[in-house]
Amino acid sequence: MDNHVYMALGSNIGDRLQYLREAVKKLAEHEEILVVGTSSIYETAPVGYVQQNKFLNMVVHIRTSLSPFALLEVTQKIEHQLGRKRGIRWGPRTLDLDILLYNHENIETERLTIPHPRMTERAFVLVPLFELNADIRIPTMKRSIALIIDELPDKEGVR
Ligand SMILES: Nc1nc2nc(S)n(CCO)c2c(=O)[nH]1
Repeated sequence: MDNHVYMALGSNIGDRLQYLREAVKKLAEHEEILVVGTSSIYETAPVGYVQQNKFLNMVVHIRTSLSPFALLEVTQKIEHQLGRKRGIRWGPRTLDLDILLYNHENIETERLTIPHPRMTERAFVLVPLFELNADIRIPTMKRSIALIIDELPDKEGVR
């Protein structure tokens, strides 16, 4: 259980709060995952494909003995169980479960890129992450999270 992982959760369809709660519960129920921290839940303006409902977003800090790819399998299974239909790529979804950081590793493959490639452009990810760990360093970034957030266009949309 000595791998530290930060994950972003988001939902903008149906009972968004229930989807987030169930996703965290399923992570906590996995015998190789320990949920050690959860951020507040933020209502956020949609970024990317803007013709859709507002999201609820949060970040979860877990410790796990799973490898990055084994963890990816678990997250995809939870997304599927909670009804994720892979419709339009940037479209609405019952639940999104993204791996943001896995220790301080850089992983670049077809199936999995860590740190999450778009996390540094997303206040809906960085604001909850900052709440959980203000000092965390993003391997690909030199500046602190606080400085990165300050320059983000969507920072006003995260409450
Ligand atoms: N505010 C907000 N906008 C988003 N656009 C996409 S795509 N997503 C899904 C995350 O990849 C989100 C999201 O979770 N929150």
